Amino acid sequence: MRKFISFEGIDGAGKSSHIPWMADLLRGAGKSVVVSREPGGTPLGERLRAMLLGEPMSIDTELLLMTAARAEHLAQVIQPALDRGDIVLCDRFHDSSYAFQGGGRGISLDRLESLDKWCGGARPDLTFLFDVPTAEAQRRMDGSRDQKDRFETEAEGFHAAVRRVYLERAAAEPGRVVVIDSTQAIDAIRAELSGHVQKLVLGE
Ligand SMILES: Nc1ncnc2c1ncn2[C@@H]1O[C@H](COP(=O)(O)OP(=O)(O)O)[C@@H](O)[C@H]1O
Ligand SMILES: Cc1cn([C@H]2C[C@H](O)[C@@H](COP(=O)(O)OP(=O)(O)O)O2)c(=O)[nH]c1=O
Repeated sequence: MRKFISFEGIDGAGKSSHIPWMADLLRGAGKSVVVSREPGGTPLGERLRAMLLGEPMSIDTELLLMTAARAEHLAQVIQPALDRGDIVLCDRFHDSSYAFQGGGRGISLDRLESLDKWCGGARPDLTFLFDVPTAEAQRRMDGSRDQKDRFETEAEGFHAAVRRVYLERAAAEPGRVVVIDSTQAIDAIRAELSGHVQKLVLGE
């Protein structure tokens, strides 16, 4: 049974509303579920999140703070929850660093991998990648955000590079990453997610 599940995608892909929905689905099946997010998920991590989304900083500082928030999140929330036997639904995890700091910012794979190892190389058992073209994500953000953060205001080329890395990672790890066509209507996406949950989370 897959217990550590992450949700990924470019900004505006439409992943967020599916997370509380999936938590309800799993709780309805009698499971204990912890819902969390990155950057964030702990009091310190939420303070780091506010800095990361709001304050200008060098790209190395950005990666180091994302990693620091992840180390704290793993130690305080994710590992204890998995040790208790809970299911963890995490809004973004390590793939976000490869996609945003690697693809978007251009940080080398070597550097990303060494920091990843520093965090113990923790890996979700299952990742849902919500994929949409950047123009559609932009339209969705324009329609839903009063204020855009430091990542959401990046140029189209940044988001295109982030999307490219996500899709490369999904192609390299098909057993872990399930790509969801997020241009579909929300109900159709949920029907698809529900099938994956029955098979991969409740059925294994
Ligand atoms: N499948 C969909 N079709 C149309 N609009 C969607 C879809 N999924 C989400 N949206 C809308 O797009 C906007 C951004 O969605 P959100 O879940 O906040 O994206 P993300 O968390 O991936 O950045 C919201 O207004 C949301 O209602
Ligand atoms: C976890 C993580 C997030 N991010 C970025 C991606 C998002 O733009 C931002 C916050 O993610 P998110 O919670 O999806 O933003 P929102 O609530 O506005 O939908 O942090 C990274 O750049 N690297 C990372 O490792």
